Amino acid sequence: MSTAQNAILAVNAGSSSLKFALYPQNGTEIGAAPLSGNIEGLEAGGSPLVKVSSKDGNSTEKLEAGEGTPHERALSALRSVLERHAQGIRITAVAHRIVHGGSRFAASVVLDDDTVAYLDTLCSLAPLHQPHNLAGVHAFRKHFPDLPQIGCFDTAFHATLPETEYTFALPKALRDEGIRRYGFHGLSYRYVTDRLLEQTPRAKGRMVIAHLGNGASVSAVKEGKSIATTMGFSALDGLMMGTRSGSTDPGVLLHLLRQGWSWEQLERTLYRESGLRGVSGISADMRTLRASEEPDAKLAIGIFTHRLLRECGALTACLRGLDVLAFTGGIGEHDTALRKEACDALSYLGVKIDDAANREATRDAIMPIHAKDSTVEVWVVPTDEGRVAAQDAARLIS
Ligand SMILES: Nc1ncnc2c1ncn2[C@@H]1O[C@H](COP(=O)(O)OP(=O)(O)O)[C@@H](O)[C@H]1O
Ligand SMILES: CC(=O)OP(=O)(O)O
Ligand SMILES: [Mg+2]
Repeated sequence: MSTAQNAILAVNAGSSSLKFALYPQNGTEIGAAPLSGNIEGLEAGGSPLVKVSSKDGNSTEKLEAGEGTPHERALSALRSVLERHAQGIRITAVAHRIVHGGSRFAASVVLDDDTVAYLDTLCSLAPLHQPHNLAGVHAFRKHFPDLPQIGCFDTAFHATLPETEYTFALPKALRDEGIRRYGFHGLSYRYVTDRLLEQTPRAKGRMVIAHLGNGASVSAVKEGKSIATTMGFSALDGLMMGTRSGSTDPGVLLHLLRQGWSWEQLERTLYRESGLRGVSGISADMRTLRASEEPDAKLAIGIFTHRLLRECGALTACLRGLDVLAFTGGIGEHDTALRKEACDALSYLGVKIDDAANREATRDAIMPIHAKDSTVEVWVVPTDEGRVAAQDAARLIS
């Protein structure tokens, strides 16, 4: 990078990690990030590591012990990374991924005391994310008081959901309190939608996009707009996830409450002790489960795949047909076996993949994997949520 290059710092502060990337900025234009990384192991009792990927290569080092909250210490570590790897760069704004924008934000905003206070009221709707996202915002506002801090919301992309999709069949009094479906992973869906629109004219039609990471959801995107999605009021709905249950009959929760379970117990079980981890009893990490011969590891993968297929069918029905199927997120981008099984099972929709292309598509590049005679295009798209956040920040400060 040349001297005095402007750049936007994109931050994704989660419960156990702080991901960052520095995007060169020229007015409203955003370049490829020459510096990115992850400070992981920030949970209580974790052993924090600072992983950096820069033009000088990759490095991993331990986070030094020190004063302050884990996010403040991670921020100090990030400052030292920036001092070492980003000399001559002027940071113009910090773009924060924030999962919940509630009913107030359908687009990214400049964060101030009032907006942060509102976002704070949404913490119980996304306990795994929102408090940590906001801890990141507080730490950055304290240490960089002169920089604009921008909030970029996972819910915003789903502002186009039709009323019949976002409304629960609940009494009006509850609906009036903002109890509705919001949808999440919106920065990722926007990124994937934009990339596919550049690649294929069929992306203007009916797309099912599966974001399969630690959190997982699937969305139906029609003419570039979200019309249905599997996550709802919270990031707990829909697919099975790493540690989250996904959709569970609310009758189960009522049963447990009657048995004397507290809301804290329920919250911990549903958000942290379920999903791949809960079913397998081994790990929340798909790679570990793939490598295991244990029957419960196979069951966990089986349920994950089954629920994905179920939702793909439901979303295709909402779209009245399918033109493009896309995979993204850590599992969607790398798990060849999952893509193969899912696509074979979706052959009734006209989906047919090219096995060689499917095996090739783990190289961190956007790639089509459908066979020539497939009536549905199938793509693997490495997501970049930070880039969408940085783009919005560039637009807001320009
Ligand atoms: N090669 C791989 N095969 C299967 N799963 C993978 C592979 N690489 C990463 N994953 C899975 O991706 C998931 C993490 O996804 P990611 O999108 O990175 O998470 P996050 O939501 O934290 O950003 C984990 O379950 C991990 O096992
Ligand atoms: C909204 C959500 O589930 O996010 P993540 O996949 O980062 O956990
Ligand atoms: Mg993710």
